Amino acid sequence: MSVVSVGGDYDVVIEAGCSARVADVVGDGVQRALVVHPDSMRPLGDKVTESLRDKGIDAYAVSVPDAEDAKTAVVAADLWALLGQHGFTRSDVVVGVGGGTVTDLAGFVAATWLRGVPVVQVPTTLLGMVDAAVGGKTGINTAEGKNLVGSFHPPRAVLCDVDVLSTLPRADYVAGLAEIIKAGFIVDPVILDLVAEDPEAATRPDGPHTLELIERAIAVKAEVVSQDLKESSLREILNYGHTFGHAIEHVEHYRRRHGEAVSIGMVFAAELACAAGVLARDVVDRHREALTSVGLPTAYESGRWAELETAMRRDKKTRGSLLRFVVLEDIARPVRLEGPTEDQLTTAYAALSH
Ligand SMILES: NC(=O)c1ccc[n+]([C@@H]2O[C@H](COP(=O)([O-])OP(=O)(O)OC[C@H]3O[C@@H](n4cnc5c(N)ncnc54)[C@H](O)[C@@H]3O)[C@@H](O)[C@H]2O)c1
Ligand SMILES: O=C(O)C(=O)C[C@@H](O)[C@H](O)[C@H](O)COP(=O)(O)O
Ligand SMILES: [Zn+2]
Repeated sequence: MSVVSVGGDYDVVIEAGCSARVADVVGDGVQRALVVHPDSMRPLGDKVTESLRDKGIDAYAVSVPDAEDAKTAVVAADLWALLGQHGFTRSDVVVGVGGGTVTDLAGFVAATWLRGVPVVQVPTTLLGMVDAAVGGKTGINTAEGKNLVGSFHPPRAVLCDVDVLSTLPRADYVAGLAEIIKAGFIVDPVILDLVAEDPEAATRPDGPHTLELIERAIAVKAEVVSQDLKESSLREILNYGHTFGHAIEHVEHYRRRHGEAVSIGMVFAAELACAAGVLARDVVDRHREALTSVGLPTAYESGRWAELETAMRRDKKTRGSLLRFVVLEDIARPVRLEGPTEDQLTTAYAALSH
């Protein structure tokens, strides 16, 4: 077992089988629990619910639509209705059992019910474990864009039961590697070395470095969010690749995985930094090598610039009419690039073309 403390406020437990211990981490005085899961994780959702009932807690399991279809105001309202009908108070708890979409939704519902009740996160995807369930960013999408409504609401605990990764489809596992590789580029280059050592092994939950990769990515996230929970400055580095990545997700109506979009977004950010004279070409190449080595996409179709740029303007980092990007000066040296020229932007976009 390993445990990463997030600024001394809560723990992220990484251990095979730890999802059986939810009742031990929900806290004292809990009488009711709402266990939120997608249909794909119904067996685990039911198991967690039973384990809470065994400890005398009135636990209710609720299945939500899969993937981004979970992150809507309609689904959130359905969950608020359940909490109301079952008389949830501020000493009760919401439990998210699923990928990043479910932990984002469960966290948001917990953040907003009675202006905030505790949430325990049980991420079941690689991406959920290394990123989404940690750090307290919660949210849902609106018709206008990704994660436009949300709140900062740190969890009471995060349980990463690495056993459950064995059922995760390979493409979803690989999508999670994008956020791990992101952590490598922005803070911890050892991650990049571990992936480069045996990229095929990195794509398997039973790979020799899987636990170390998970632990290192969580440690990066924990360190950053414990210094800047509300993203007033440092936390923006976790958004590396996301300005363009979220725009891709939006224009494709969420049919592409988040991790895949972030992968392309990181190459865009690297090309942009290169076009702006901030980043050397060999580091841009290193992005393509690392990401393609594990099967992540790095190219994007041409002819969609106008709609992508419109979507990027809704990014939370935008200030007034100024687009702002996280870029690298070098590996592990993230900086802000404010107001890149149209020429730099379109040069970066052209470099992504098939
Ligand atoms: N809050 C944050 O800080 C943060 C960070 C990163 C990403 N995110 C969000 O996370 C979301 C992406 O998360 P994701 O990649 O986990 O996608 P996801 O939640 O859609 O899960 C991917 C797929 O895997 C299935 N699944 C989940 N666990 C499984 C398992 N163990 N076995 C079999 N199938 C399983 C799900 O049903 C789904 O179809 C995006 O909405 C993104 O915006 C949030
Ligand atoms: O935790 C953060 O901060 C991140 O930016 C992590 C990202 O991987 C994640 O996708 C996050 O949800 C993006 O947030 P947003 O504020 O750009 O919507
Ligand atoms: Zn992300």
